[in-house]
Amino acid sequence: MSNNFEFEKVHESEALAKHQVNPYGPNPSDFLSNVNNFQLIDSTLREGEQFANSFFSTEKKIEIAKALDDFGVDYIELTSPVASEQSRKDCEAICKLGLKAKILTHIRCHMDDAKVAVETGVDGVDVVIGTSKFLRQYSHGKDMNYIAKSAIEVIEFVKSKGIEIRFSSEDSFRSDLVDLLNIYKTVSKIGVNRVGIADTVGCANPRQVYELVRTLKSVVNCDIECHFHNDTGCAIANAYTALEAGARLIDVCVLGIGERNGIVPIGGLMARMIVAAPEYVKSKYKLHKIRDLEVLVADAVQVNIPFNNPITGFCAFTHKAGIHAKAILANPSTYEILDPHDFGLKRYIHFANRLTGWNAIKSRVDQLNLNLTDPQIKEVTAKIKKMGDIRPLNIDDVDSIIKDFHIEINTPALTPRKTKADEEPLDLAGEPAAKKAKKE
Ligand SMILES: CC(=O)SCCNC(=O)CCNC(=O)[C@H](O)C(C)(C)COP(=O)(O)OP(=O)(O)OC[C@H]1O[C@@H](n2cnc3c(N)ncnc32)[C@H](O)[C@@H]1OP(=O)(O)O
Ligand SMILES: O=C(O)CCC(=O)C(=O)O
Ligand SMILES: [Zn+2]
Repeated sequence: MSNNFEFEKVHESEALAKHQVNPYGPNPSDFLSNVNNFQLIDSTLREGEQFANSFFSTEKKIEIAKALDDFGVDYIELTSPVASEQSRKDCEAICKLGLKAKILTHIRCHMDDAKVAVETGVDGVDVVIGTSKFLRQYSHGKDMNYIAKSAIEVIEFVKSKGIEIRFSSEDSFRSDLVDLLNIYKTVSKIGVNRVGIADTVGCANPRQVYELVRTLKSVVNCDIECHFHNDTGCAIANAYTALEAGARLIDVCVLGIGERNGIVPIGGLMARMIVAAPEYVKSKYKLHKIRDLEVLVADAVQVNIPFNNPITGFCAFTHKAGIHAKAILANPSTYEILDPHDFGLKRYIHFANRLTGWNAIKSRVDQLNLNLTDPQIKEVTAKIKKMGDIRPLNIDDVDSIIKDFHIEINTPALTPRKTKADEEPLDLAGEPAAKKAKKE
């Protein structure tokens, strides 16, 4: 049973965004920033397929691809066509859907993979190869010269097919900076559409991201894409900082699913970006579809939407403590940076508990269309708190207490209670304020 009531009131964030300089937006003097001009590469059907629970049938992949396209992502990245025969067929099937989003596939830096990829019908190929000492030793075993040579061969081949090409270094943040800049300079000269950096193990912090992106920006003349894992909880912050430093594209997944605990979640990033760039975000993405998108993917991989998820967590727009409820009722922006209506959602006041206050109860009394004076509302609030001290309450408990109280005060025969003390205002503990003051 519920213990909330819906509460509708116009949010002020929109008005503020229009009339004031946005304090959460890019610094106007920051010429590198792409906070107002970023793109999303959704990798739910590539990185997300690497999530422990994932198995996407062809039909499910198509359903997810269509939903992502409808939401407005710029690119959809698909699993390598060399991963399996069905992966290749699914890639071809999604390419044939004629979506607005560009379709990419993700391959190793190897001609065998590239030859298969260019035949699938994709708009672009994302090539990756590890550059850190870990990956050079324990994954592919190749040195930087070999990496540069094979990168040039693959890039030129993909370009010759008229297909977009992105080159990325895996584990960029544990790679040697000189090695990195050299390889990026090389691929930029040949003319890639994008270069990517990847925090493959989730080790980077925002300051390191800012430094690396800014440095990289000075050596390449193409867009920069970033891929952040969330092992240490920095994925969204790193993505935001990357945009501030001049990166243009962020890899995201629905609910952030991916290897281990995944990457930047699309919903969480949207929460961050709508605060920083409200007009851009609202005009580009169908934010009211986030919930459906998350439900679709959560069902497909059999997980719940986390309770504390930005935007769609079950209590993301629920206010409980009396002090919060009072201010929210007066102006939601007092305790909300996001407006639930931007996402097709509603806010709630959780008033069926002992932390409630008379302002929240007054609002409920109004919703129930009952007439009580402020002192009476304070009195019934005290009763609710008393009950809330004994056990958890639900909305019906509170409504019954309010309705019984209302009947009681409107049926004097039932209640010989009209003494002087009864008419005095009560404090929140339910005692007449004057009497209590005397005792003290
Ligand atoms: C950080 C990331 O998420 S990167 C993307 C990860 N995505 C995937 O792995 C896609 C799914 N993977 C697969 O289906 C398989 O791993 C395949 C088809 C790609 C390769 O399968 P297999 O040939 O059986 O090799 P296996 O997976 O055991 O090992 C990886 C091979 O790729 C090589 N390799 C790894 N990374 C790269 C790279 N970026 N570029 C070129 N070769 C690479 C390794 O040297 C190794 O080759 P070897 O064992 O033949 O010397
Ligand atoms: O291709 C990329 O940029 C990223 C690959 C990847 O998933 C990772 O490094 O975590
Ligand atoms: Zn990854």
